Amino acid sequence: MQVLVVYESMFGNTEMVAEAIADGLRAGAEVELVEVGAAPAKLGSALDLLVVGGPTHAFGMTRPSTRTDASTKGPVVMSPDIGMREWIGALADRQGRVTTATFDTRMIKGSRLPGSAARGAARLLRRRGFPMLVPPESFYVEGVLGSLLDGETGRAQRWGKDLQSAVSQLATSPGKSPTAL
Ligand SMILES: Cc1cc2nc3c(=O)[nH]c(=O)nc-3n(C[C@H](O)[C@H](O)[C@H](O)COP(=O)(O)O)c2cc1C
Repeated sequence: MQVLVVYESMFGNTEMVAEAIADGLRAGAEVELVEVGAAPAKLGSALDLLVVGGPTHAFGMTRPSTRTDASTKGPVVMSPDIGMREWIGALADRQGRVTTATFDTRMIKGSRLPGSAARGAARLLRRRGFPMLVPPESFYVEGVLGSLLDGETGRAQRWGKDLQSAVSQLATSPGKSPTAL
């Protein structure tokens, strides 16, 4: 099973989540983990699962303006030039058997703010013909710069393991199709 995990991260929190997801997936898959600026423009024909994730900015996926705003709030460690919105936008429509899953990081301050980059990414991918294996998932940070709430990397690892099991089940039950969200 081949999996590509593409992540975007301003301050490093989504990167940590992506690494944990990749760890979970590695239980039964060959996993490539890449930052969105280095992600391939074309997906390999043997790819089984594409996992895409990034931070939630202004209730959705980042934009050039929100990334510029982020750079005024703290040291940006990566992804200043391209985000998952631009990367997905430049992808060719789905080919082959690849299915997808999306995740994001979001803030939790008393109550959960609405809006999710993962839901936005899922909508964009669906428009390009990519089916979703599971609903979009969010992982939580304490504030704009982080850090991740206790237990979130463990939850991300388990989510990765569950994704791997779900793809395996698809392969053994060809009649079962991924969810159309
Ligand atoms: C410009 C900007 C806008 C943001 N808007 C939201 C938002 O609408 N909802 C939310 O939950 N978090 C919001 N956040 C917090 C980010 O989700 C948080 O910085 C991110 O999860 C950290 O991940 P990273 O270290 O990978 O960039 C915003 C952060 C920035 C810098």
